[in-house]
Amino acid sequence: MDAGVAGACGAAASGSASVWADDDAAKPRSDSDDADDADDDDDSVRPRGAAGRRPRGAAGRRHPAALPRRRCRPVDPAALPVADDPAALPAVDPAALPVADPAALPAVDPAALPVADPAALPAVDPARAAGAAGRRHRGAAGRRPRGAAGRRHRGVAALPVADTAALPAVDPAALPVADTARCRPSTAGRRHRGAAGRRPRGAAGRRHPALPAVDPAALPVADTAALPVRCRPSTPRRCRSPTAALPAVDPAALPVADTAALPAVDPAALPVADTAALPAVDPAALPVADTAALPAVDIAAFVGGGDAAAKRRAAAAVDAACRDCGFFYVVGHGVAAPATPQKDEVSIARTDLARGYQRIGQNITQYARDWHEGFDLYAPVGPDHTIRKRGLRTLAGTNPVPRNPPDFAAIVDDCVAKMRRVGEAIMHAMAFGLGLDENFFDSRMDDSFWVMRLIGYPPLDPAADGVGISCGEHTDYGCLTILNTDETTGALQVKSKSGEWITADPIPGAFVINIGDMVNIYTSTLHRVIHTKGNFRVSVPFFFEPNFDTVVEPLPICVERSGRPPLHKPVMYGDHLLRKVGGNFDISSAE
Ligand SMILES: O=C(O)CCC(=O)C(=O)O
Ligand SMILES: [Fe+2]
Repeated sequence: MDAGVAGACGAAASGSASVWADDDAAKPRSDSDDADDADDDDDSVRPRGAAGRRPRGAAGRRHPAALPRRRCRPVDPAALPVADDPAALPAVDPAALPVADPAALPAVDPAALPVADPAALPAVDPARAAGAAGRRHRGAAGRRPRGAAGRRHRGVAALPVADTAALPAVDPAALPVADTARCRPSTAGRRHRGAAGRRPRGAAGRRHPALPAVDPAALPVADTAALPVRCRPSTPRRCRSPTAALPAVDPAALPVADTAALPAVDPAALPVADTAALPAVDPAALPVADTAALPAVDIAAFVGGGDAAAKRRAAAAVDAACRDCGFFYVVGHGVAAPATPQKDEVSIARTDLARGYQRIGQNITQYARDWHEGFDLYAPVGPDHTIRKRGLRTLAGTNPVPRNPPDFAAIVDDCVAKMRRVGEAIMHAMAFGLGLDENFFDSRMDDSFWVMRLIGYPPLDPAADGVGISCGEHTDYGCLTILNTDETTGALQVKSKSGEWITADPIPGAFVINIGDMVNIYTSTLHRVIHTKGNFRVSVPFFFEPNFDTVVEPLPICVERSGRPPLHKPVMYGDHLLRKVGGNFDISSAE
């Protein structure tokens, strides 16, 4: 046997999505849509030409003006005309070729050539020069020798170059030096590394071959310890905090929990309170108001085709009952004698994680075991159903059928058909009351993923073992619950808006109706069962639900009337149900 309940004594009030969307407004964006969008965005910011690390793009961006432009089209040697037979070409006598007579060239007086006056050159700040050169050379000589250096030198060769040998020797010590103490730590670090550290060869070698060699060690180096620390609190990553001031930590000396010494944890004992240990509840002492507080509504106009006036009256009554409490009786539902299946011996293997028999204590509400047993039936699932297509194991089985009574399946079918008709009639009244077409909800519930529970409550015996509650307080998480119970009174209790518990005792010929989380324009009302009378109470809630695939979201008309943005996000009913079912029973005790 297995555990599993859905739609019945279930999760706590959730206040999930409410009402129902128009078809066109209902389709939610899928994850994959989002993923596609993200990809698109990504592409738009990541230039494809950059090819990851972007050596070329970076160089191009940084020195666009310095880069030579290639004006000549590259020549494909293979495309040049080639003589068919080189041997057939006439032999050439090099001695016979005309040679230029150097004596005939005009003499050039070097003294007349313009020479730059070094004194007129602007003073150079070596700290900046070295920094700039360092950075540039890191690029040229370091990580990008071929691309950057190749391109840059091709261009430089065409530029006039001063004869550095003619420049006066520069005594670096005499040059003005930037006061590095004023540098910010981050930039100072970079600059000084470039100037004094790893790049002397690039700087001295390629650029200024005629300059005297500079002993990097002799260059003034800022005392970084004296640099002001200006890290902003919001960027602690940048801080070079004075870690030396922290006491050294010997990891081996850190206290380590001795896991072997930890007490073993029995998972089965974890989230579920031991109901036997709960304090005894004396229901007689609980403040419970009179059943008369719950309204009764006649829905005959929506069952037998009443006239417009009768429908208006019934719809207004349903609307008021839903607003005031969320719990009410319905009469005039057209179901003559609701069948209450008898309790019988059940020996049933579960076919999934939800359908079938559930022992006392296997259903969990509010982390406590409920004191009842149940038999759960769900809408059948055909081969094309979303549950099968999505491989949802929890609900993919078929309803088990007990041997007794022999006509069990037929009784269930009859009951389901009747309950669905009652559910549809109430939803028609509800739509009408909201000012919608009375069939507004039809397409969202014509394949209702209904649930029916057959529940047996042994009496709680506070005096004997202090067992707490028959079914913990909860809201139902679907659309409408149509409750058919035996004659036991005082068991089902409903929390009113003012916070008091009201008994919802059975009234002959009436069903108790309550609305679930999916009809959240109204109140999905908290209720519970505390059964202490001596009998074995039987109740059969029928949970009339939307189609599994129905996307439930605030009705535009309700959003409009509220004058606020919608409070709920769209949710597919089936997903909501699965979440609830998953948290609703004690798998550890399943058989
Ligand atoms: O047994 C009852 O009267 C109510 C049961 C119930 O609330 C439920 O199964 O959700
Ligand atoms: Fe319930």
